[in-house]
Amino acid sequence: MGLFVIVLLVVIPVLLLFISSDRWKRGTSSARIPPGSLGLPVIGQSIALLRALKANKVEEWVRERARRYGPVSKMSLFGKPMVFIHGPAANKFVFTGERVLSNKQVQSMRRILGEHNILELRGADHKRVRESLMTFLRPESLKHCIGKMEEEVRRHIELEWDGHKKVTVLPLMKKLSFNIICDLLFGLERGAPRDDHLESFQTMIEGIYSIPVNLPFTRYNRSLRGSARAGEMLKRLVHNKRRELEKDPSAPKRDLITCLLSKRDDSGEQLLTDEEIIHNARAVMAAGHDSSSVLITFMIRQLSNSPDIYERVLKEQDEIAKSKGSGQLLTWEDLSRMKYMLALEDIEYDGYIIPKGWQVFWAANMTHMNESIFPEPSKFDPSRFEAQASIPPCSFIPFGGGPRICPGMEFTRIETLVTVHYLMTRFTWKLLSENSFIRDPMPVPSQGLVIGITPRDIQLL
Ligand code: HEM
Repeated sequence: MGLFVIVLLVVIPVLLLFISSDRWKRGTSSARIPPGSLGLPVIGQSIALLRALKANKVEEWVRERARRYGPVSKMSLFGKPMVFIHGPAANKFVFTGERVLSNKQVQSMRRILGEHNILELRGADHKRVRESLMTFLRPESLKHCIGKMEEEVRRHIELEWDGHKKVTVLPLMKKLSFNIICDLLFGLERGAPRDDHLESFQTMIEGIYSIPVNLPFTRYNRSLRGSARAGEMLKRLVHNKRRELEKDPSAPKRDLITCLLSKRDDSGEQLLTDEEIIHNARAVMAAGHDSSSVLITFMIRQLSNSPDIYERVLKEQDEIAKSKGSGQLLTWEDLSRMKYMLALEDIEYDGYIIPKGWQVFWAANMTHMNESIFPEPSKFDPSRFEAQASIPPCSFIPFGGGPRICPGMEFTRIETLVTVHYLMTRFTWKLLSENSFIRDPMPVPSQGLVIGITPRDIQLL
């Protein structure tokens, strides 16, 4: 979620901090303030946007603004003036503009995840934390985690799917992604201590985009309390992992926390402080929990709605299942065979001035829905990604790009492929709930996607 939510929510506001490169020129007298209107003072277009979000029409709302004012326009949201941009050039501007633009998270997120979380960091601190996370999240390290991921998926199916005729997919996928993160990233053993924290983390995540009013019974207040409980648990975990590491410094670093604790600077000091480790563990949970569970839930929905594609994916998955002996685990090579799855200064952009201190309202998903780049963009058609070379640069950007590209991309890929492999080879399903979806603020299927399931006869594979 997070940026993750916002990306899926269609927009990413970025606060302009300073300009120091020649690429994005400082304002010149020939450049103009973009067209559009700032609306009423303070309110601007906020109410219209909130209404569109509630009615699940935010995409139409953003498209209408683009149609009326063109690729660059101004507006005002929540008391802040903004420049709205979209399209591949805008994506490139955002991805390569790290020196002239700075991500600025909402206050609620900063308080809930902690001020040292990666989303708040810039420059050398961002690089240090990001490189540390990547030591564990890079493909070569994750290759060794496929077995553990698979164990979690098999166990989840045994407990929550086997013997049931009907399941609600979204809450189950949230539980699964929580367990996968706890196991692989936190190294937290299964059982009561882990289960107790599902609720803390979920409440924490729910308030990340809440109004920051800290009064009893507000969503923000509940979220802060969830974050504090999660922080206490992580503190104890860091303590225990450090003791394990001291006992056997050469043992393989099997989880992200141990991996972060073992990283040293040139003078032999721990590279990330305990506080940084805890804040970033919370950030990783917030980033990886809802995003992956919503992705897998939507895949199940899309596959139900597209029988032809379902058949092709199933054939591929059955072939992989057939090639494995009973009880044999999936490998990196198996996953590779699953092809079918899937301003402190004024700056000038496209002839317009983005004045110092304004925010950039970036609609990444407008590019994904652009018919001239992706014909019939709403159609579920994984084959459109087969010829990667034909996709123009900066056009397919679900995981962002540039120095802040999602570090959890490979983790998500493995989690999704392993889960979908097991669900497809073990069950057939049909939709029982409405086929629509709402935004909360992440897009989620109405009623959590209720499906009827029938076990497949795996002997016949
Ligand atoms: C469907 C799944 C996911 C999607 C669509 C997604 C999307 C994104 C996007 C678009 C960004 C970049 C935001 C920006 O440009 O500022 C991002 C950043 C990030 N993601 Fe993901 N993500 C997903 C899963 C995950 C997972 C599973 C993890 C953790 C294991 C994760 C961890 C992060 C972190 C820590 C950042 C911040 C990176 C930084 O600021 O340098 N994400 N994600």
